[in-house]
Amino acid sequence: MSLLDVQGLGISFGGLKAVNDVSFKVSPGEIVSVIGPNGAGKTTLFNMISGVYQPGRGSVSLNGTEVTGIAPNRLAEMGLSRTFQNLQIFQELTVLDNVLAGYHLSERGSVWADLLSLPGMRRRAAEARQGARKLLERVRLDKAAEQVAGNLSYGALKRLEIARALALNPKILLLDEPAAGCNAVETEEIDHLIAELAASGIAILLVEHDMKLVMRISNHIVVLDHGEKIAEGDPATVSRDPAVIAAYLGTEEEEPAHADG
Ligand SMILES: Nc1ncnc2c1ncn2[C@@H]1O[C@H](COP(=O)(O)OP(=O)(O)OP(=O)(O)O)[C@@H](O)[C@H]1O
Repeated sequence: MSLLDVQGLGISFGGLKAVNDVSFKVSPGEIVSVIGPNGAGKTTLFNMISGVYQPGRGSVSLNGTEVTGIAPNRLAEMGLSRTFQNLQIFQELTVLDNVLAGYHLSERGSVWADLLSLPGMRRRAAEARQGARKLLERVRLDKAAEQVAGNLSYGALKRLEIARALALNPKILLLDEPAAGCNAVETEEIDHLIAELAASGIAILLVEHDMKLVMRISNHIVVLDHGEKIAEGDPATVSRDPAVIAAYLGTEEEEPAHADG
């Protein structure tokens, strides 16, 4: 059984079918990328899968349970976490506290309330701090734990955003342009991190404009154009697909790189 099963998903804004009848599946440990020219519907699709938008049509199932339109914090508790294109980092908090904020997204109160209340709560807060430090090790930010997040490089902030999304121990992670704005070295760090997360069994659903990154790390690629799925398959198949090449040639964007080139 697939971990994520998207069936016939669609939504319209006014008369515009932003996403129309899109279906695909993601298995544990698999890296699936959604690509397509600007305005193809990638972010809208992500927003429907992660509960930010209520789909107009179709269904989303997580581990066999239908979760269509369920609120993002509830989905996070059920094992689906996401990052956003625009960083959702608290710049003035420390790196560690930003990850702790991820633990408390789905709970009432805050870590500060926990620290000041009952012993059981205090123990829970201590466990959360320990967990947060482990996550920072995983994204190679453990040495920066006590730094103010605003002082981090852009690539480090992107990894911090991923650490935050990992706080609730997701089974599937949706990454919206994790390498956007990153230089070549930072992109490579993100590349390694995504591969490591997938190797640990987490399913990855990725929207990314960096075609070299997509072609390098994806097991499966879903291509959207004008809201429709026009192709899907492994990187080599997709990069040779005439419909995909035509969709990219019609735009200013980088063409899909050939997976074997
Ligand atoms: N909230 C909204 N209201 C109206 N139209 C919207 C809304 N969100 C997206 N759209 C439209 O839906 C279409 C798909 O947009 P979307 O942002 O999902 O594309 P995208 O593939 O993520 O593009 P990009 O690569 O530029 O991020 C576009 O025509 C966009 O203008």
